[in-house]
Amino acid sequence: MAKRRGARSSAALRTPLGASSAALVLLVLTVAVLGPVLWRDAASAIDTDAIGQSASAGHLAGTDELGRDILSRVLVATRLSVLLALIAAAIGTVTGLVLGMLPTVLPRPLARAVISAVDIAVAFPSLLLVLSFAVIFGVGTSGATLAIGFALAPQFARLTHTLAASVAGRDFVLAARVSGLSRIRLLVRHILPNIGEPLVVNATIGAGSALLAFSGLSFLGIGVQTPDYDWGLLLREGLNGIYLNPAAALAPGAAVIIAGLAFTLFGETAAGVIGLRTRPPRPLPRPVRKPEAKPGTAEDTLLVVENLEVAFPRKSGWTVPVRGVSFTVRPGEAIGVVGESGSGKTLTGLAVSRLIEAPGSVTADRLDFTGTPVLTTPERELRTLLGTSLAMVFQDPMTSFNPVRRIGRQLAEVSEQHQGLSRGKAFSRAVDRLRAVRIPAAEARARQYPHEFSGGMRQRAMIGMGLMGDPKLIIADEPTTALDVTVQRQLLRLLARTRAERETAIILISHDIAVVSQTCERILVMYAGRIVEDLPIARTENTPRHPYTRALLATTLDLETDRDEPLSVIPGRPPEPDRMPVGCAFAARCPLATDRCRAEDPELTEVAPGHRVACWHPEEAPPVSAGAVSLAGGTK
Ligand SMILES: Nc1ncnc2c1ncn2[C@@H]1O[C@H](COP(=O)(O)OP(=O)(O)OP(=O)(O)O)[C@@H](O)[C@H]1O
Repeated sequence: MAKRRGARSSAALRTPLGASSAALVLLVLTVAVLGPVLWRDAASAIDTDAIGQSASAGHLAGTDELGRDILSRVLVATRLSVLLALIAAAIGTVTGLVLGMLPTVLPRPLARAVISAVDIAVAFPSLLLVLSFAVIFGVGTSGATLAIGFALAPQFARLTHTLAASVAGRDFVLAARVSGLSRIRLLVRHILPNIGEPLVVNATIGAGSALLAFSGLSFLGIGVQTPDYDWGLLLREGLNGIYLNPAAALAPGAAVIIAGLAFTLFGETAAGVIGLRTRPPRPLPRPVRKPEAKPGTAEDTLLVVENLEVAFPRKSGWTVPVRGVSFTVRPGEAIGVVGESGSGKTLTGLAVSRLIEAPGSVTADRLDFTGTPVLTTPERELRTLLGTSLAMVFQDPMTSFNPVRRIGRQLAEVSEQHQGLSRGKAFSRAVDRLRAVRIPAAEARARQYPHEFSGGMRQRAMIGMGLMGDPKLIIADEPTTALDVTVQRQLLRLLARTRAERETAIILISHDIAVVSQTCERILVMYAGRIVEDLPIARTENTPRHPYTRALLATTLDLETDRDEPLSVIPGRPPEPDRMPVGCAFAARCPLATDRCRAEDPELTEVAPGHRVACWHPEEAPPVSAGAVSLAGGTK
């Protein structure tokens, strides 16, 4: 990644824009450093014989009312002008960073207040903001520096918040949250390092704006005060005699433009290199509904989910992609959740781990994990429970780990946090767990970054991360989708072995019913946000009853499938969550649908011990077509 970025940087610097902005920044910084050393004497030498002269060979930009060389003064003023701009940009950056990060760590109402305040400040014209702050902080260099710094802060805060919010939803942050990391640690270890680059780029652009704003304030007489001088002050002095000597105003004016352009273009070039949009999108609206939950009691079940709903606000109301899902998981049980894309599988897994973020809303009559009500337990308490007892493995092995931290350290973090292990001991445990998930040369691998791992190894390392605690449940969301078939099998075997050795329950989410049937004892079939069939597959007498389950099976390819026959597909598409039909959601695609199906939604009812189906015609389901995989494990 570093190599690719290096190549992109050198390519960017070879473009006319990149080369000229880098050359300009270098020039401005060199003059800022050397200017006062080389030209201070000439800039301060009063010559009463040369008062108010226009440009000549001896004085290229003429002289001022004391006969001092204006060009020398412009060159000397570079240091103060650039320095003040950089200080103001630093104040703006730090203040903006703090304001932008606050919503990530504050409780929701306070976070909303901060976001609203930042939004209002961003909407306020920045020049007016500078002038208002200048009035508050007073005339002079320090007042102007603070004024410009604070006026820059809202833009920076907005960018920081937007970037942090975009990273906060990534898999590795979700995994770190499940592992129980506190919000502050999440911020410092996982979010900030991943948004650092765009922030630095924006700070560079901010320096250019600060320079222009400073010159403006000094020009108006509320910035730098004599005997000090910056470009703005020189511009103001030069403007007084512009008809006699235009160069006196042009020289500082040109300096402001060149330096302002230098910083802004350099920032834009850097933004191009890392692919940053300098105009951030507006942040998402905040949640509008609170979840309700009833407390549950500990039983011989590990997870109890009753009437789970996940909803998101839309302009026209709420859309409910998960509707009344109920199931239980016993200790050590392996459950598969299958269904077409958009059926609500992932949201169900995220809701169980309390990872649905605002504005999403999760409600349930009961959602208990190891007897603890997930929705009502305070976050701090739940964090420890989930951090040690629940592990998540996500679909995309590329995004499962923080790209800027070594694998071993990411694993070790869990034990440092929850088991109070020292850095060294936690790292040894991480190496041990990597070994347990069959990572070769685990010690050396633990010191590597995620991009140095193959996809399959990353997924195994993710399971290893889950094993740092004592997981009672692993939720694996499409863990094999991005892997080739051989690696897929290895991973499924690893999950099965982990389960056998540690009695860990597994929820395996997949769109592939064949994958699930190899690993699980029970399958939950989801359609349009509901469970339509809960099918124990360990017992061969239980054949699928719901037409949707049977249709899913009929679309599964295996070695025995006749390749000359057209591939079986389920006609039509599932309904959108916000356009749910009356009656059974599958009716429009179901060969058995009757008027009753189109009018009434069937309940999930038990048709055999442990076998539940939500269908009005469960007995009439047609036989599975040729080529399907039997749920007992083999091929038909
Ligand atoms: N943050 C969100 N806001 C609004 N709707 C959402 C949000 N997240 C998911 N959805 C919707 O909820 C539905 C279910 O999503 P979910 O990701 O659970 O499906 P899935 O069954 O896991 O699908 P896939 O196999 O494609 O991952 C989808 O229609 C999706 O568009």
